[in-house]
Amino acid sequence: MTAETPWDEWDHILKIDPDKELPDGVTYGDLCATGTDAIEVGGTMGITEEKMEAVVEACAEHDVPLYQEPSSPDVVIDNRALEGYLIPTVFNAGSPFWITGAHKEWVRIDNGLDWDRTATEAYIVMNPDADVATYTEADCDLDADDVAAYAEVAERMFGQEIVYVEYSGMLGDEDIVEAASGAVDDATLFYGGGIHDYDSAYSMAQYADVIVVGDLAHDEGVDAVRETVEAATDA
Ligand SMILES: CC(C)=CCC/C(C)=C/CC/C(C)=C/CC/C(C)=C/COP(=O)(O)OP(=O)(O)O
Ligand SMILES: O=P(O)(O)OC[C@@H](O)CO
Ligand SMILES: [Mg+2]
Repeated sequence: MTAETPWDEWDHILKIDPDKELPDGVTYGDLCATGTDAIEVGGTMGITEEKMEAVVEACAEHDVPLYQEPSSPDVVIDNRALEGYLIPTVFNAGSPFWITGAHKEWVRIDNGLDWDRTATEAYIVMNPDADVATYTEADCDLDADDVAAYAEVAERMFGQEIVYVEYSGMLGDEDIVEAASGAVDDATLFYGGGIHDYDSAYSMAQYADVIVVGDLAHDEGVDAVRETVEAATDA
């Protein structure tokens, strides 16, 4: 990456889903100006290169680092406005496709992959009702010690730069996030899912290095997102 591990300095990420609308009167520029440390562009369903490009272009002129988080190899875009690519691997996926298969395909079809701008995210998918759980056939029936063990394996055995406890669509269990936090050393712990106000943001930011806020931006807008930035900074 350009700076070595910029996420070491982050508290808050806003994840924008290119397949979802923004609330009336809200622009991508408004979302970039919420004080978030970075914008991650990604979603599970209905993602195309065109939708990805449109969001990246809309955010490009604003002063916030932009990352793409592709949900499959065919939606990776080549855009200089992107600081980099955060590439998921789902550690508790039911199919090896989401552990090494998609990655092998990406490297096979993409000539001249930009490794300097590519970083790894070890996902542990925890909400069985989320699209991402269905999509990857994830085994979400995990206790705190399972999650901690996955986090340690991700960092120590697979050299993952980021460990991502993903509750997409629901607020997670604090004890689980705390356990993951105790299991990683050098890796940066991301938490995402169900953050909707100051208190929910604070509760997860106590344990996670970085909290990720997604649907709130699409459902509520900028004031609600700003509250979560404030909590992430305070925690
Ligand atoms: C190797 C490459 C380039 C891609 C493969 C990457 C992998 C393993 C993707 C698996 C799925 C995944 C972790 C996608 C990341 C984005 C994500 C989790 C979005 C949030 O998903 P949901 O909230 O469930 O879905 P929607 O909000 O889109 O309904
Ligand atoms: O949309 P929410 O529930 O905020 O989840 C954020 C993010 O972790 C999704 O990948
Ligand atoms: Mg979502």
